[in-house]
Amino acid sequence: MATLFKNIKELIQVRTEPISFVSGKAMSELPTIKNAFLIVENGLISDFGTMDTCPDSNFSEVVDATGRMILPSWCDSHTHIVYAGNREGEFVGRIKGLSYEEIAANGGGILNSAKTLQETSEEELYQQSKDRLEDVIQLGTGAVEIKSGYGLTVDAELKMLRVIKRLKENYPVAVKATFLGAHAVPVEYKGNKEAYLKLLIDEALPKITKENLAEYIDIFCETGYFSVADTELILEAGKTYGLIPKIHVNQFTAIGGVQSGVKYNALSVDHLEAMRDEDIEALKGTQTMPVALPSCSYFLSIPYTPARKMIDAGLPLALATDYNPGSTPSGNMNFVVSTACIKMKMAPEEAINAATLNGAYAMGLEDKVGSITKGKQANLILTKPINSFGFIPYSFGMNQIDKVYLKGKEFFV
Ligand SMILES: N=CN[C@@H](CCC(=O)O)C(=O)O
Ligand SMILES: [Zn+2]
Repeated sequence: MATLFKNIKELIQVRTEPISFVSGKAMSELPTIKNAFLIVENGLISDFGTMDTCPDSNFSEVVDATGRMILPSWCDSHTHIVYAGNREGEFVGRIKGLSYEEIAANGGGILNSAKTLQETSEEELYQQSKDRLEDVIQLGTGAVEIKSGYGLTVDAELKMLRVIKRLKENYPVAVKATFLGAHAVPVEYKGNKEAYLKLLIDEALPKITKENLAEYIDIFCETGYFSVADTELILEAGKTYGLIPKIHVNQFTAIGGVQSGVKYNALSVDHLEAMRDEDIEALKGTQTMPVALPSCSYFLSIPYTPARKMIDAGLPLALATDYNPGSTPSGNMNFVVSTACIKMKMAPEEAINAATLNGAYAMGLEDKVGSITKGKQANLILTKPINSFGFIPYSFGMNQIDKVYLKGKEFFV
């Protein structure tokens, strides 16, 4: 049961030796093989090389990729794909002059999505979420992290996490689940944030771990949401249940959450639109992956994560969508890669590394996906005929994907 992809114009992100992530100058190196072949066996990459060394065996399927390129599927390490309804009304409100913060302060924002989700059945939530997952797979995503955080009650948070589990069971895409109960303080706990945090720690966490519903724990560390002390309380509690931290931090203000992430050995710190020099310093030499979410900056018209400054300081960087109903109603990693190049001045090589290898690391999947490496899952993007990989970000808003493969099989809806 082997599939041969032959005559590949360029095989992109080839890592013969396994590598966890790339940082600093190494982010601008994107190893490729021109005029290549790739063999997939039992859903895994088993061999690759130049066409003159292509084995002459019997293959169950042969795909002729003449003129087209193959790269590993996008690794989207930060999403909120499981949500109910939409917030189109708030979008129009912002067009007419309201700010994201003003909308949230008036009961909109995360609380608006939480109300809708609480009133939506688990089955209906699954149906809405699976459509989004299918959409993003067709846009080239082959691994995705999904957060809870629009439930804001123990039952509704569990409902979200069960939907994530069901998606993971029903789709060949790699899925990681994150508990983000501390996304906002629910209306019923207004002025009593401590009691809500206690509910998450004493009631939600034991249930989540008993049902094995999450691997990561997250919190929105931000002025007006949760403080650095709240963050450390939640991360500490998560740690006792074996949950690894991934934090929403420095989206609007820098209040020291990056340092807490480093202190608690967070796998990633995400958003980082407001970065001080000391935040960049804190991340140097750590195992914590900074994650930028350029579609969020685009949609909210807020600053972009200072990628150039961070990479030039030697840091790694991952790129993700942040797909959610409020700040980023889009799960298109192709747009993310383009926007990173256009607005954050990342070179195509850097953006592709950030959206594949480094994204895989940011969800603990670096030994399974994110590069063309023997033994990794054959989650692949086969492009349309293009002349160079830089054409993918260059042709922003367009779709250069011909087919997507998950575990070596073409994905159809
Ligand atoms: N910033 C916090 N949470 C989400 C957006 C939440 C919302 O507006 O629904 C984010 O990552 O952008
Ligand atoms: Zn987010």
